[in-house]
Amino acid sequence: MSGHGTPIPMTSHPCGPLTGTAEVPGDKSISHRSLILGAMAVGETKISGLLEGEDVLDTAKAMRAFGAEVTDHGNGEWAVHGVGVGGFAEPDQVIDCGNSGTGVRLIMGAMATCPISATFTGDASLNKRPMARVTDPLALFGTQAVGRSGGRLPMTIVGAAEPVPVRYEVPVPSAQVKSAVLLAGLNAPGKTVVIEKEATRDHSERMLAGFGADVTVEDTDEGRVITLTGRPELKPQVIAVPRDPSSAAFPVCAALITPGSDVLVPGIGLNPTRAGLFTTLREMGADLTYENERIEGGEPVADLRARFSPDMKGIEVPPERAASMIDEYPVLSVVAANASGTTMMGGVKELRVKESDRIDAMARGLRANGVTVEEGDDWWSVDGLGIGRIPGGGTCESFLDHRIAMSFMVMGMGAKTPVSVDDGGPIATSFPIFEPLMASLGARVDRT
Ligand SMILES: O=C(O)C1=C[C@@H](OP(=O)(O)O)[C@@H](O)[C@H](O)C1
Ligand SMILES: C=C(OP(=O)(O)O)C(=O)O
Repeated sequence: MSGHGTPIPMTSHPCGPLTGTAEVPGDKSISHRSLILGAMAVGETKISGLLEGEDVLDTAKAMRAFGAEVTDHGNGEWAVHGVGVGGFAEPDQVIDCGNSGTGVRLIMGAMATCPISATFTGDASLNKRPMARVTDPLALFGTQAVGRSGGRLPMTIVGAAEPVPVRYEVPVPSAQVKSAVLLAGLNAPGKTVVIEKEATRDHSERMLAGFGADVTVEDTDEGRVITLTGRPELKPQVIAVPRDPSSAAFPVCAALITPGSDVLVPGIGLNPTRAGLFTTLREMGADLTYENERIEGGEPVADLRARFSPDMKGIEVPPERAASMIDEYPVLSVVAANASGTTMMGGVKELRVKESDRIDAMARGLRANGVTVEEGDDWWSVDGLGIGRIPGGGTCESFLDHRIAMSFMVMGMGAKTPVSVDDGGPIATSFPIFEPLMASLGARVDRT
């Protein structure tokens, strides 16, 4: 959906203290999975706190097209009446996943072992992203895929009529690839095994177990070995989606760099496979505390309290932490520019195949606002100028990427002069209340 509209230029002005409570929306990864697994269960799954951003709404629409009944009861309360594993109907329209890599890749996996075909497309950003990383392992089940050159969307997937279970070692650190294979494995008789060398977010494993699938996870010398027994009857669930740590990153980082700030971000999912940014910020010297730590719906949750942190220092971010903070590097680079010394971020090649090439997009915008950035194929570094010392005054391209747009809006809050983006429209894919929420804390973000 994003990328089809008129660009929405935005400007973020240097501002005074950010204070108050930031109730960020539900977790995007868990929201997609709630709808997809709900559609594959028998009976009605009830979801509260669903992220109502464009990416997830596109997945809801897709689940309807595959035959599930998806009802919006208002206020983040949704119900999904599922058709059972293997029960997807053939859609009679092209499935448009908008801007969402997670949506398209997980849905391709979920339908890949059903005897149906479906054609997928997306916006100008999604149609550039690599899909072979998903269609290669799906071919092992007997699934066929025909897309544009380079394995790009639009693409038609012909589901395997007689799927066989697979054993697959994921060659890139990607929860989307892992999850696509597991979802396909649901309708393959026998045991599907997925091996990942580096742990990536494990929401699929946790939620599959919650829905009653037989799934085991073992840490071995080979890596994490996930074994799923196919053809279960998934039981409908009652799911309370925790708030998204990747969205929390924006008010948290804005508070750290804005003098006098003290912001509470309640109820944030702190699954260790997602919390790498907060560990990194604390290592840099951020005044960031976890309050009221608890378990909700099987996921660790806490209230985050972020206070202005004038003495943060650049660090070398351990490459092995990359998967646990992969979506947070853009906003981390903004904090790094407000720290003293250099921040080195390595092992981050995956950033080049997100909604944009995120190293390139951030490097351009940081440089346009007076920050020095160096980059290589799978690393980049940012030279910190110290708090309040970013000149600002530049206009950054967001390249249809919500995280790039929001990161530059955060940068403007702590810069000497305003920072603009050419298009803040994509923010609605993951954080539709970003502008009113940041305004309620005291930020000044205008549509220009
Ligand atoms: O599985 C998921 O929900 C996601 C996995 C990550 O992508 P990759 O699996 O491509 O790393 C992440 O960047 C994306 O925002 C959400
Ligand atoms: C990479 C992201 O999403 P997706 O891959 O689902 O488009 C993101 O939200 O930062």
